[in-house]
Amino acid sequence: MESKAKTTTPFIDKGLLQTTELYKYLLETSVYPREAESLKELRALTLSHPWAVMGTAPDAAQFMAFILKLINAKKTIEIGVFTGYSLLLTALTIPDDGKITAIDVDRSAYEMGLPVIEKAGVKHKINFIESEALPILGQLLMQPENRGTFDFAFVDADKVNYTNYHERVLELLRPGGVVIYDNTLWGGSVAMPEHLAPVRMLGTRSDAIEFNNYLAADARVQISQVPLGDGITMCRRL
Ligand SMILES: C[S@@+](CC[C@H](N)C(=O)[O-])C[C@H]1O[C@@H](n2cnc3c(N)ncnc32)[C@H](O)[C@@H]1O
Ligand SMILES: O=c1cc(-c2ccc(O)cc2)oc2c(O)c(O)ccc12
Repeated sequence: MESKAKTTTPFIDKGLLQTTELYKYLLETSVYPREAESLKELRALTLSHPWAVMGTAPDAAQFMAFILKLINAKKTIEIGVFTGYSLLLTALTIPDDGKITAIDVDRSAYEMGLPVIEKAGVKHKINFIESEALPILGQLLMQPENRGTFDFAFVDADKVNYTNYHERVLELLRPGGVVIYDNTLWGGSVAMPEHLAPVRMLGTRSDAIEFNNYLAADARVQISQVPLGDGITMCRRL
């Protein structure tokens, strides 16, 4: 049924972001002028990290802040912190008594951005946990007071585990709560024939394709895949 619809529905190409210039325009017109100074500072600092490319794209992050405000998010969880761009953005956006459980296996990258987070006066909202994410999610779920209580989650870690994260995060979210997944278009490779996709992208490409299909079939959530940054997918728990 699903695949029949895919092959028989006429395709009208209305894609907009077709050039680097257009992306630059979007960033320079609507994102950078509204980006907090502390976020600019963190982004600049991260450029000296060998994995700087992993930082969340500022346009996707700006959209995330929009959603955080829209749903009045107060209790959130982040899987994949790196130097803390999305973490700082969340901390700046939620109320002063809001709380973020932030998980990453790499404390050193978090510590690189920490002085900026401290200077911004939002560290008190953050509980950073240096760990693999799956066992921590398991521990959180063992405490009944956590189930169905989180307003928001951001998942931006090992793509191979996104399905595992989704199953656990859904149990942590309240009905109406939102989880956003980063990199769901993985540099556009999800829509490339396998033989044309760069070899280094193939592993995560298949993880992303599998995950996108999984979300599309998940009746527990409302979804929207948005072509900002590297592609983000928003899911609202029904
Ligand atoms: C793409 S980066 C996160 C970027 C971050 N959201 C930002 O705004 O800069 C991915 C992070 O996930 C972490 N990571 C990878 N596998 C993980 C796992 N199994 N559990 C927890 N963290 C993991 C990495 O250490 C890395 O810092
Ligand atoms: O180039 C990357 C790599 C990752 C990545 C690889 C392996 C992991 O266990 C976690 C993350 O993530 C990225 C990312 O989130 C991004 O926005 C751009 C590039 C990369």
